[in-house]
Amino acid sequence: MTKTPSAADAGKRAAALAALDDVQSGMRLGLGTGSTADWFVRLLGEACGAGRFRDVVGVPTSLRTGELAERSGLRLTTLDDAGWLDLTVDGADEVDPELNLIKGGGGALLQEKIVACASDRMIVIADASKSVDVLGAFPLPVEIVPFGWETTKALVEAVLADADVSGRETALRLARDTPFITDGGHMILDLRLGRIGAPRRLASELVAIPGVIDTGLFLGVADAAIFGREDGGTERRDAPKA
Ligand SMILES: O=C[C@H](O)[C@H](O)[C@H](O)COP(=O)(O)O
Repeated sequence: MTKTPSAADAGKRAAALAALDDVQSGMRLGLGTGSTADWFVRLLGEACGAGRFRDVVGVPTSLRTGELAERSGLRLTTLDDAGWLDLTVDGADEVDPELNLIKGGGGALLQEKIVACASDRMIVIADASKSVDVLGAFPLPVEIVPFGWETTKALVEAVLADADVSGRETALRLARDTPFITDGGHMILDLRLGRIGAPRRLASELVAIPGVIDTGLFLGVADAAIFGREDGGTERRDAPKA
């Protein structure tokens, strides 16, 4: 039984429900992470249980999503066993008009990006508040290797000194006063940038730092976004043609 949404997450549920229209029997699905992706996993589990879809298999992007998917009755596999996916459905922290994204608020950005980029299509589901004109108000997560992390942080700050951004504060993400560790055993730096004027340049300069694994900038990855409103309505946007 799906839990009843509060007014605050009714938009997330509406977007997740609408994304079920993109699912077909037999699909190999990437399952995102976060409160919005959780709605999709629960609703997908219910839809499969009710016989709407047959032979759907999911690849979870985090331990958390994997556990929820199992509890929801979904059949799971690994990305390596699936090889390639038909569709990934995932949330986002910010979505710009070209459907460039900031992701990683929940710390799952690396596995989310690997899975999304191994899919024919990626659909973002989000409540309407995630739609922004310019990326950057949400702190940009950057996944880094624990070894030498303070040196990596200094190199990130050196990149930011010349970047087209309006803030430059960096912080190691903590969980109960100790460094937050991702499912892959890495740390996260959160960059408070305010506004990211040139996301492609910033992403390439950050990933050129040896201790940086990836950033939460998903540029040109999403094919469509579904924004849900509290009243249950949705708006769908397709990415501009390349
Ligand atoms: O690492 C977490 C993911 O990128 C989430 O998809 C993102 O933070 C959005 O989460 P939520 O749906 O909870 O707002």
